[in-house]
Amino acid sequence: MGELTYVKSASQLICMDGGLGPRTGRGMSMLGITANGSVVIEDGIIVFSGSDALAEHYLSTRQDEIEIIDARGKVVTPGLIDPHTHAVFAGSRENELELRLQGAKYIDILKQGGGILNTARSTKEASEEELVRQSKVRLDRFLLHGVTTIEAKSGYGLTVTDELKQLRAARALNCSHPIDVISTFMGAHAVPEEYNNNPEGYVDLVINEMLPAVAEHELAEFCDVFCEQGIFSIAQSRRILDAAGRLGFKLKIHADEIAENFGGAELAAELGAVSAEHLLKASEEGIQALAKSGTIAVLLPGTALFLMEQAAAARKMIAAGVAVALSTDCNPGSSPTVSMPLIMNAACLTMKMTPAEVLTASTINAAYAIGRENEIGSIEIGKQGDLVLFDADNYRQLQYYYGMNLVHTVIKKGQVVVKGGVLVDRQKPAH
Ligand SMILES: N=CN[C@@H](CCC(=O)O)C(=O)O
Ligand SMILES: [Zn+2]
Repeated sequence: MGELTYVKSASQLICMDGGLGPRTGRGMSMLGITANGSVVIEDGIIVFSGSDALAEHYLSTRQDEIEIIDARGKVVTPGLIDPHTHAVFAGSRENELELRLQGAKYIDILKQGGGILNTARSTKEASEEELVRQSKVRLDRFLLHGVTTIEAKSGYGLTVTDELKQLRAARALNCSHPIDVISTFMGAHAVPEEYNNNPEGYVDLVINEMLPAVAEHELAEFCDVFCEQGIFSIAQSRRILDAAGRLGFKLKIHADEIAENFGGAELAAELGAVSAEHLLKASEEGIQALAKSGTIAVLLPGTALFLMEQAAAARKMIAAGVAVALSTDCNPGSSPTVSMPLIMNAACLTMKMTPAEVLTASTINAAYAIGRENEIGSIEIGKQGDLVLFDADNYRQLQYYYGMNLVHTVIKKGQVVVKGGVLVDRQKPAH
């Protein structure tokens, strides 16, 4: 006999089913809504989803012990997925906000040894245990905002030893915390100061030492590069990502965040990257190329807001047939937040995405962006029982009320991990 969790009588059950592949165009608005809906989870896996009446019939055939969760007056969605974070780091950089308010540019702060290099120093100084401790606080807060899976990048180590330490910390969190953490190696996040006169030497280090070590210890699934004017050129990014591809890593690119017409989106399409991320300054050609290659655009409207920049052209991308996903970009410099609900608000208000598109971008398309489309991102039989119950009558209210955390209950693999907006102390549910 299994362990059953029965979520019943949701005002709206948002299943996100309908269609194969990342959702594009009008497909981004197909939510698969059931009024008065129920979900049954057995041993962490969804075994039923549909109307209350059909659920009662389904359960009448079962003799198991059932934990009933009343979802009356709630909207139930798949667990939110954050496909682009730098959530494993030590320290903070609130001083940079004030510098930027006085006119300093994000990239100039980095050039002067601050920014990413500042966090690299504090991350290096922290022990692995301390890194896990500080990052766990962040993961707890993600959970309170309805996020049940995140991607997390390295890139605050910038030496072989420290990159491995950061990735081991991510793995420790994945093993101990209810949130699933998907790791990305991003040694090419910034050129450390000791390589200022020899950036090519740092690229060699990434290719010849870091990538093989990460592969050997199976510490990451993806490889990402900060492909940007003055950081890693198109040629350097191509070299690193080619080498990563040969070692079996799936590819992501920080593309077209700051400089116009840099060609990051085009490179992502050329290399068949799973995703191109940021894209504030992506060119028309770059957008068309992403549509053609099926590369997912991971958009980060919180970063645009926090850097006081124009957000990405989401409407143009959706019209061109690009699959769009959303993310917090959680990091200490350009987006110190864990709030996917806030990012979802920002996507509506600054990129004119509709509430339905926003939900698709934060669930099923986000699952595709981290290669987890068969496990999570929709409420379908056979998928993981990851759900969020929002205090809302209908899904449109999730974007209408903004800056409010409407998350009431979070269920991870069938276990209640947040109840009444408060964390429930749980061990990691079994895989
Ligand atoms: N742009 C590069 N990386 C991060 C910022 C990291 C940091 O500032 O610490 C981003 O995606 O915004
Ligand atoms: Zn980033």
